[in-house]
Amino acid sequence: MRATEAAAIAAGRVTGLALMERAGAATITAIFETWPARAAAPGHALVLCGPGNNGGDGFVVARLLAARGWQVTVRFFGRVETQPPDARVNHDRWAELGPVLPLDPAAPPPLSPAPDLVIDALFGIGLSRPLEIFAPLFAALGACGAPVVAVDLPSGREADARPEAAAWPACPADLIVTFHRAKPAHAALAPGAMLRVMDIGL
Ligand SMILES: NC(=O)C1=CN([C@@H]2O[C@H](COP(=O)(O)OP(=O)(O)OC[C@H]3O[C@@H](n4cnc5c(N)ncnc54)[C@H](O)[C@@H]3O)[C@@H](O)[C@H]2O)[C@@H](O)CC1
Ligand SMILES: [K+]
Repeated sequence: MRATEAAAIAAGRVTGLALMERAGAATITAIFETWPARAAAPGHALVLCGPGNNGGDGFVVARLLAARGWQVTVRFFGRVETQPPDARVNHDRWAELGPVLPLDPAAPPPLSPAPDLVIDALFGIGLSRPLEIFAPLFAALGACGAPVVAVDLPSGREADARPEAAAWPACPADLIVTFHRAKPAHAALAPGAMLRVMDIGL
């Protein structure tokens, strides 16, 4: 996936920022195709954004949900100073619309009343080690009853599905929206999660 994206960007066919916007838009499409009733009834969405480009996708999704009338709460685990450029641009675009609240994985945010939708844009294919500190947040999300949408991968899942990563703590997911091609991890994911592979023009 990285090689495909890099080749497309290097060939000048597309920019990373354009790919990120398409990923965010594709996530919205997948959500409202999965739950059509929600498309007509905006509610409250909790969007969790991580430090990298997966988080960047999340800032795009937040902005697009707000544009459709959703009440959106964005919580960010990361630092703007270390965000990759495309993610920073989308952080800033969201920040013009609403606050960016902090996320402490050890102290889950208020989840009652439960949001109508949770977007897991914490980590994607860049996860490199287990997310032990996120276990309390993942447990709280699993218990709150809200549908959880994983951007690209449920956070905590290792894209190449290395055997030792199977036991890593991972975010619950009702719908997984991935881009271009399914990754090895998607085949091994929690049963019951719906998977949508969306085209982002690669
Ligand atoms: N142009 C692009 O590269 C595109 C990337 N896309 C998105 O970008 C994602 C990949 O982005 P990145 O490569 O930035 O990676 P991620 O956003 O998956 O996360 C990487 C960040 O998390 C940190 N990290 C990794 N493991 C951690 C741990 N256990 N605890 C704390 N921090 C940890 C890394 O230091 C890095 O800062 C994809 O999954 C996809 O969602 C899409 O927007 C499509 C376009
Ligand atoms: K994710």
